[in-house]
Amino acid sequence: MKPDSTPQSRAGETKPAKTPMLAVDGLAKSYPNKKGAVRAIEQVSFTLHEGEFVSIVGPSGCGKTTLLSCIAGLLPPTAGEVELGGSPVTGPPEGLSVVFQDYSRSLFPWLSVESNVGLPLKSERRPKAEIKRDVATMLKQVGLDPSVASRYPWQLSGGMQQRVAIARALISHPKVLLMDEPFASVDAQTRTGLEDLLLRVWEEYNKTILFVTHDIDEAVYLSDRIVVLSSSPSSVVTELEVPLPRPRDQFKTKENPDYSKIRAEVFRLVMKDMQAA
Ligand SMILES: Nc1ncnc2c1ncn2[C@@H]1O[C@H](COP(=O)(O)OP(=O)(O)OP(=O)(O)O)[C@@H](O)[C@H]1O
Repeated sequence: MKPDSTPQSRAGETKPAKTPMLAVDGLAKSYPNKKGAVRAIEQVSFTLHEGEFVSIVGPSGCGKTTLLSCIAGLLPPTAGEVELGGSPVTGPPEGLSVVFQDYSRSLFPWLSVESNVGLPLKSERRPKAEIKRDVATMLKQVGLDPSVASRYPWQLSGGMQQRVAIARALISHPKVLLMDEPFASVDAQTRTGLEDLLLRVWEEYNKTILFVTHDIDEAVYLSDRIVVLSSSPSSVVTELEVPLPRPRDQFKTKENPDYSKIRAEVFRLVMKDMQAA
């Protein structure tokens, strides 16, 4: 992947070229069934640049999870290509971590929090003392008390389990984080705390994040850009920039009149497509 051509700002000065990090090109996926095939997604193309936070929204059942699974190399696409840092994705790639909505898919219930978070480093055969140290640092980063290390996932609240899942996703320092509705199963108050935690680690570690959500408010609050998908078989309806100032703040950002305008526009696009389907 070559850097995009260097854009000119309105004032005429030259901005640095953006480096493509994740490129999705003409992705399609059909599932075989008795009648032939269910077309889940078709012709989905978009690019994430280094350090961007991009959300995907779309009508229920439009193929968001299918898309993310293909991007993560967990599901072979029927057509199209995914490139991570310039290399084609043909299976689960290094440099990419996934956080699911369902913590039981991210965390092993029979392993302690410390073992769960340290697992990616163990598979790299790193020394035990180093793993212990890195796990402790990462737990602190996601706002968990060190005493949590010896506990098991099922002994923690949903919000704490998602913090553990985020710690585990970050510990191997992936270039890209894919998140499939990670906060959909927690209560509203926990959710806002997790959103702010995610924004903090995204900024601190300069990650590139692709975030799938049903929640338009959440997408607008978090993202630099929103990719709106059509109903299944989904394609990209449009991509909307979210030029709200950062750092974001649950009160100030949501009181900004531009927040309401962008939110209404995304809602209109999703509803329009649902009515047309
Ligand atoms: N394993 C499968 N076999 C057959 N069809 C499938 C399979 N997985 C998904 N589908 C179909 O593909 C389409 C997209 O499903 P997918 O779960 O990717 O959408 P989604 O947008 O993530 O859904 P939701 O809004 O419920 O989270 C749906 O029509 C679904 O029924």
